[in-house]
Amino acid sequence: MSQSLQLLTPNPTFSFPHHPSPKPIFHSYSPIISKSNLSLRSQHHPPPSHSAATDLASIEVDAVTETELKENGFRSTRRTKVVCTIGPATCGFEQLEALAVGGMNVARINMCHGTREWHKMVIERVRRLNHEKGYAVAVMMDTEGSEIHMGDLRGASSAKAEDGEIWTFSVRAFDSTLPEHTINVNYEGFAEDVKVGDELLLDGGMVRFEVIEKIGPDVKCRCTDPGLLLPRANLTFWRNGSVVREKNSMLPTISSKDWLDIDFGISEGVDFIAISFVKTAEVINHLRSYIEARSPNSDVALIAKIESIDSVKNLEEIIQVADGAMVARGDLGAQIPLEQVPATQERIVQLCRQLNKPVIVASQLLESMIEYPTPTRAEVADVSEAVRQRADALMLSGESAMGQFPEKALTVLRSVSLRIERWWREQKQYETIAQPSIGTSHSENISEEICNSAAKMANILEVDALFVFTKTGHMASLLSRCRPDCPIFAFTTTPSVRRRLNLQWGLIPFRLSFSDDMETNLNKTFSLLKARNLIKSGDLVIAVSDMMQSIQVMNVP
Ligand SMILES: Nc1ncnc2c1ncn2[C@@H]1O[C@H](COP(=O)(O)OP(=O)(O)O)[C@@H](O)[C@H]1O
Ligand SMILES: C=C(OP(=O)(O)O)C(=O)O
Ligand SMILES: [K+]
Ligand SMILES: [Mg+2]
Repeated sequence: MSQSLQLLTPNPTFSFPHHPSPKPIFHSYSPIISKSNLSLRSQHHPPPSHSAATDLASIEVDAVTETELKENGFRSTRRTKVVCTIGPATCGFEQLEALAVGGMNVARINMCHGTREWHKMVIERVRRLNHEKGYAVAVMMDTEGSEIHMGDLRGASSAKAEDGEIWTFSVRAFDSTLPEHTINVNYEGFAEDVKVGDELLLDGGMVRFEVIEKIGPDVKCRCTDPGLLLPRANLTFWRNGSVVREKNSMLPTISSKDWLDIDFGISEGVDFIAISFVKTAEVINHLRSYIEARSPNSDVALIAKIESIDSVKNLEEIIQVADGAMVARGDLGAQIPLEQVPATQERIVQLCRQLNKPVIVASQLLESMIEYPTPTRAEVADVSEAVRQRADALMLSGESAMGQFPEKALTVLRSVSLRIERWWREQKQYETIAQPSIGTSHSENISEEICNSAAKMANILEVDALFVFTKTGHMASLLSRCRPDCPIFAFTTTPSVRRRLNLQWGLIPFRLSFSDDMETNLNKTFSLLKARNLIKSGDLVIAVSDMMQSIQVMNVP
């Protein structure tokens, strides 16, 4: 038995095309909702017309989600997603599988490090894992970007800079061995541009030096804040309390190496490209046109990394055109005063939510776990705050790429997220902040209102799950944006959409072939999910879809 609110449209079977193409516009609003076709009605579902057994293979959900749902029920599934950077500590097939088992939603490869062959191998392993074990782990490629950074350490994994030591930063080309206390800089004009008295910040300020002397291509510096230097760490220089950025702003956001990496990413079919050091919306538009021209059928989402002063200044226009954003606090903390990072994070998270773009909070979440098996209390508080802000996803960097405890770090993110999410539900802290309307056509506005209402009803009626049948993922993200109290089962026909939805808050993406007929879809879904013990008779569900603009409330038969 179900109750449904149907908003009948002139074309009830349209589906949303993929962003950013324009959505169909309905010319008149008034005939869409009238007294006669805005109805709350009860209906009796016929028994499922086909045997569940024959269709069992046609619903795809990963083993971890399945176990989580069976063991703990809908309420306790994790809503906050996790991105893990893959590196030497986690690139083996078993290690990747352990991360997937631990709840990794997206595997990130950072093009700053490793060779293309290495990245190709990682992508293939993730794909194999998905294929063989039913996961939907998405792959994110993160560009190097053309900011200034130090060279590698000729094989050494790190070097320690002690207080007061004199180090040489040089643009010279050295052969295989670097002289002691010497660091290569990738930017030709470096020796000319720095001045005696400038402060050099490495790795987002983790290690600091003061420039004391310039000798041709060599710059002698004294270490003022000791620490561990990591290969290819980023480098900024500061003068009179602010970052010197004229030079950086002349470098292209996407370097020639980045373009080759992007070609590589497209041909490997990565799900997300994260663009480092975005400064303007234009660079995202440019990249999008490039990808569309080069590979019209590719389904790759563009994530703008907010990590420079310019990106903070142009935040809204950048997020408008991107498919998502990353609060890349590592570099951000080297470009704006550290004490401004928390407020900037909160602003980015809120803005992304308003504009319906997934947002990732990244860098140093559990930094101490690179070396130690337990996090600091302060790190746990930082993770909690990101979860409390309802960011879509948290990201591990060094903790999973080269740390000693990648799986433990993932466990901490998972348990802290679950705890904060539960606390927040127990407090009945529903998200009451009304989100602004973002639709640009009647049909978009209707979809938005349907999702807002469905989420609100789900909270008030305390339903067990929201179901959304979506071809492009758009309706699923509109529901996720409401941050409802129950999980959202997102059914989609395309594997790439399923992987993409894996980055978004509260969505449990399933792959399922379905038709434009909601009645049939619901019956099929219920019988498939019941056969796998993922739902049971009596569970209360609200279903929406982007084929038919309706809200249906029903108990699972
Ligand atoms: N593909 C890789 N190969 C080797 N080391 C890597 C790789 N990816 C990441 N790392 C290591 O993990 C650290 C943290 O990763 P990440 O935060 O992505 O990079 P970065 O520190 O350059 O911003 C890096 O500094 C590097 O030491
Ligand atoms: C995520 C970041 O970028 P990357 O690790 O590529 O420097 C960051 O700077 O925080
Ligand atoms: K990068
Ligand atoms: Mg960065």
